[in-house]
Amino acid sequence: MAAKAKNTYKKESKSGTKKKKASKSTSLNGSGFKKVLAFLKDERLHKSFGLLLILFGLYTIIACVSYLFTWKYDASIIDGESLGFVFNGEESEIRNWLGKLGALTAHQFLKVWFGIASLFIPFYAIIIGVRIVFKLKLLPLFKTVKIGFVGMVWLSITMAFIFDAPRDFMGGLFGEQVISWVDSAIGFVGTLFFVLFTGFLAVIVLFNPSFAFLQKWFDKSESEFIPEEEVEAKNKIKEEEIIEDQKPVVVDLNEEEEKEEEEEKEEKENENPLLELEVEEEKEEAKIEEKQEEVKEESDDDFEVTVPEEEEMLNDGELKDKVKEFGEYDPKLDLSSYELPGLEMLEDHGGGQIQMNKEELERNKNNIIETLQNYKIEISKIKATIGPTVTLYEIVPAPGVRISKIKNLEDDIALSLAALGIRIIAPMPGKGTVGIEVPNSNPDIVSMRSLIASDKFQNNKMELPVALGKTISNESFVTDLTKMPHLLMAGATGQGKSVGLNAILVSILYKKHPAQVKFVLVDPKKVELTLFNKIERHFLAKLPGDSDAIITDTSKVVETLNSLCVEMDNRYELLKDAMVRNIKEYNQKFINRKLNPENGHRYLPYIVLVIDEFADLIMTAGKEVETPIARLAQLARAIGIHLIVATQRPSVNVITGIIKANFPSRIAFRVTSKIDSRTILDAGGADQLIGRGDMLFSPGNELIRLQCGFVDTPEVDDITEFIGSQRAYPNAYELPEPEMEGDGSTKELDDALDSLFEQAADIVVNAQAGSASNIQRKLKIGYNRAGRIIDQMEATGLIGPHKGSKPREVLVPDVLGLEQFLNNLRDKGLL
Ligand SMILES: Nc1ncnc2c1ncn2[C@@H]1O[C@H](COP(=O)(O)OP(=O)(O)OP(=O)(O)O)[C@@H](O)[C@H]1O
Repeated sequence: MAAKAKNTYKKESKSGTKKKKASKSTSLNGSGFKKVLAFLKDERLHKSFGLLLILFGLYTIIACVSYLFTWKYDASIIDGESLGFVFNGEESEIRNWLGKLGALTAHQFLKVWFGIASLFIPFYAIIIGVRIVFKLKLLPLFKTVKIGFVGMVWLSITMAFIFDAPRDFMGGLFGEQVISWVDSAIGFVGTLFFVLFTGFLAVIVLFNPSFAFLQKWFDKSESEFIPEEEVEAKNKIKEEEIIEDQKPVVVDLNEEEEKEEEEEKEEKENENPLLELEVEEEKEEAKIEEKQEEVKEESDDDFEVTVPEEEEMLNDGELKDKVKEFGEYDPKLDLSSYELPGLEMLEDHGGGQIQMNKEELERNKNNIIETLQNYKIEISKIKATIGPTVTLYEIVPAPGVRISKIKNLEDDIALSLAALGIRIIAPMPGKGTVGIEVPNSNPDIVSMRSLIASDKFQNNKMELPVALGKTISNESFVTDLTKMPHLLMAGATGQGKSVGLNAILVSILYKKHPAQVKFVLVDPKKVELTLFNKIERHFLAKLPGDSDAIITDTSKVVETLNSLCVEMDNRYELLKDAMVRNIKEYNQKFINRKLNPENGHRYLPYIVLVIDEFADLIMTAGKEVETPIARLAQLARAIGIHLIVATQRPSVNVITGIIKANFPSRIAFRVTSKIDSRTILDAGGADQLIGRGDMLFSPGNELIRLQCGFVDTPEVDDITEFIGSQRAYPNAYELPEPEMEGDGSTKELDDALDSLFEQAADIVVNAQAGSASNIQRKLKIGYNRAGRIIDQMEATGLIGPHKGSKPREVLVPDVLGLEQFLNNLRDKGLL
């Protein structure tokens, strides 16, 4: 019977109309409890409580400050009094600015408790109050309590040590008692040491400071080892500036009761899973210990049982000692003082808070339900998730409704909502619902600042983290460029491509040291990426002998791409030589000093090639750019070259099959037609976007709608200015010379030798390395000419053939030999 009744109740509560009857049948106790729960959850109660805390904090602080001036008059009157004294209605000579209550409160805090250190309590009350009322996180709560509490105890003791009576309100009764107790035990000097020691202990426990600088003082001879903290690029973003993602605002548009149940469920789910894990680990450890003890107890004298001890692990300090012993290579050492840009260079464009317009939500919901009902489609549930630019309405159709029927109503729903860019996702992957995305009437701008400050961006272990934007549930979306591994971006003009490119570049600049990544920037429009010129000697790579680091000329693009192909081949040679599979392993090996720089090994920075206006390039250079791009895209992921290619026109003659096949990650901003959307994403949808940074990201197999982070030109200007003003490398990162036709085989000498041949030969023999870039630098000539001279040297037999990453072998050992060699050439009439 009971089960049956329960069943009926369940059904009725779902059907909504009969819910009142059902609630009557539930026990009084249950509803009473719910009321109390609802009261406790009421936001007004929270706000009132918060306000009370702020008031208490301010009142106490003012009372205490006043006490510092008026204690002479008040202390004797108030001493030993209780609350009754405050409300006895009699006149008194109290001078505290806040009257008797103020004097009593201050007396309690300052004299009886911890002295002026007690002020931490009202201060903390204000922080909590502000957090509750204004939702403002002034300081991290837990950390502040920890530091505040320890600080309060220590300050109370120290103040009591410094100030004797009658100013004993500086340390409070607590401090006074501790000091008199310690003093009686170990005397004055002992107490002084006690105070200093406890202060030192508190600093160590709370902040765990590094004493590496001491080590450096004492240990100058071992200058090779510099602890990691010191050479890390300094991140200026403080812990308290990092913001956790706002929880997605999900509104269940069904009845309220269901909402409450779900909230409770969510709360349970949200309980920290890590905590559970830790508890489980502790339990397991305890079990193992128990077992070991049991075995020991059970064993008698002649039967010895040995339980093998766990293998000893090195702790952090010991590991560092090991590194110290061998000396780790640090790629950042050249620019060890480099500082990452700070958050203040980025602006807050939007409010950062989603504005939920209840009327709009309700109106849209009703319109959706009505439109569907007009076509005889019943739905059993509807809920909304509010994102920065669009709101996702998820509906669960009644059983028997065909999904394709809803999909076909896209235009009708758009009409009924009178909104552009409705996108229907039927079904939502992995959710069993149908999604209808409706643009918000007041879209919010997602500032790059909020993305950079997000916990997801700051605390990740990605190689090249890129904060692209915010998802429909308002979560920051951060992804790793090395995992993409190449990115194709398309979108009609003015829809946010350039901003998107800047967002990607800025993300990397906010996380990486100049030693770790280099950019090759191709900008046929000549205006979009010019700001990055300022960071040429920090972050840009260019062809040897080129004056501009940002490539705007198509012919130069071909050379650069070919040069990158050479760099790729060189890097593969290095990887092969080091017997590793990718750049990460290679660099790790190099850092651990397992690779010899004399064999051509070096720390390899990631290279990010950015091409804006790809269509323009394909139109002018065609196959010449397509082939190296396809080659790089196919092969370059393992050696750390990643491509980002942006285009306005995603037509098939620009994004050819071969390019498309090698760019699994794609971003589509708004495009003008469904065909364009198909070309870029292999699916429709990009034509339904609303522009201004609204985009679809496809990392390969799914489509994620994002609102791209917005970073304005002045912000990029500030960031590049900040980086550019820091100490830099002498030159931009030099790419290898592009391969000349016929390179690698013995050359025929068809021209007369270059007029600079003798000087170049001198340089090569002196350096005992046949490198064109060296000749170029020393003789100040272009790479074409230097390349030609190298060819001539090979043809005349001065140097050996091309050997991948290693410099060519010089076949003449010294200056004397060179003199002879040149004489020979003169005899042959070549010089
Ligand atoms: N993420 C964004 N959030 C808000 N507004 C944006 C966003 N991205 C772009 N916009 C707006 O759109 C304008 C055009 O953007 P952008 O210059 O990036 O377009 P584009 O696609 O590069 O155009 P073109 O191809 O002509 O260079 C910007 O000036 C800005 O006002």
